[in-house]
Amino acid sequence: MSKDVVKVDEFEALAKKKMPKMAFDYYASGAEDEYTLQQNRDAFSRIRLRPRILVDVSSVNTSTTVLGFRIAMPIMVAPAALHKLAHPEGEVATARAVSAADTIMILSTTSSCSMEEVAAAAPGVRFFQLYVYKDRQISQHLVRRAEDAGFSALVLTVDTPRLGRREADLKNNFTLPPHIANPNMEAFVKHDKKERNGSSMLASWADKLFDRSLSWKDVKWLKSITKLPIILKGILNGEDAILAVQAGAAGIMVSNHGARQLDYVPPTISILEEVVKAVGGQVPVFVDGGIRRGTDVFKALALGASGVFVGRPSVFGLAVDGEAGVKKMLEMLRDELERTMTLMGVCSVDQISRHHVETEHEYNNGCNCSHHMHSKL
Ligand SMILES: Cc1cc2nc3c(=O)[nH]c(=O)nc-3n(C[C@H](O)[C@H](O)[C@H](O)COP(=O)(O)O)c2cc1C
Ligand SMILES: CC(C)CC(=O)C(=O)O
Repeated sequence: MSKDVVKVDEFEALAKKKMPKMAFDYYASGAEDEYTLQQNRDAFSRIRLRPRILVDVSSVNTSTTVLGFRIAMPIMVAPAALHKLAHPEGEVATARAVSAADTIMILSTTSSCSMEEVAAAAPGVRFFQLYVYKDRQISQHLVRRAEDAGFSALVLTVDTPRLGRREADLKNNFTLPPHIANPNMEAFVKHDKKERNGSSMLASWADKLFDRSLSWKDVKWLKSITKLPIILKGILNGEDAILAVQAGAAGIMVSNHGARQLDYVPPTISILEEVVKAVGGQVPVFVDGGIRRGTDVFKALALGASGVFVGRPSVFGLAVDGEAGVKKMLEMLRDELERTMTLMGVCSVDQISRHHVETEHEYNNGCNCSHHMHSKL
């Protein structure tokens, strides 16, 4: 149970005790050497905070607006496949918890509850994450269903022409338990164990279905078939961010897919500012990867993010205590953010600025940038 949990990170160890090894490893692991997985966390610890004092912080408000939707905090839930591996209620339980926390959930194409079930689970704003399939009619059909089910935006994942090499899944011979399915795709996906070619079941599934030819012109195609705003998830540099804006993206998610795709890409927090500068305020920039603390959220916002997403904490919270676990995880992050803001001397999310953080380069070398006054002794 999550009653005694005092920080988000603890959910992982508790989930490990509760979950079958194959499922836990699928959630927890990253690609290859897991260099980026470690860096996603470490990079946050290299950023320091610069609090301001004697600010009246008797009233601190964590609420914000994302794509026009008012939510209680700039902390949202990233898409993760197959929540039923964590808990029998799957994404329905997650959706209820996210609704209670008054924030936004992105539902994965590869969810284990159908999008209609999730839409009916609880009120609230939800986005739908899209993998584009070789058969475009399948994708078009998914988009229609997402629109009809009341999803408010599409999140196009652009870092997965095929799956990264997750060696834990290979060792475990990852296979979907027979009682878990992917109902968004029911008509199209056959879980055929014979077709695995030595990879995990999910890798061969992605090989078979995902469209590796996906390119910028397809963002235009997606825009032509829907009126929903489109966020591009998986952007890792300023050049691609500029192209994303030119292609008509309504938002950008700086993401390395929780270090599950290409190993040795930079930790997301270290490139957020490059992307924010390239975008120049034309569209909101979001970030995910390794966010486990209210201070991490604060740092991301100080470096220009309009909001953050958490992946593993949601599924680990769900594994430990179902809906209550996810709710507790989100509450802890919100409380930590509020406390951080209070101790930093800011009363609202829009007061969080670049002056409030310093990077390793800045505190080691001093800097002559306009946002810091310090000199190096
Ligand atoms: C178990 C698991 C499944 C995931 N499934 C998807 C998915 O279906 N679609 C997607 O775009 N990203 C997926 N992701 C990536 C997350 O959306 C997110 O980018 C990542 O988990 C953020 O890093 P964090 O786990 O350190 O918070 C998945 C991540 C995990 C851990
Ligand atoms: C089924 C997979 C494509 C889901 C995914 O994106 C992941 O495991 O990271």
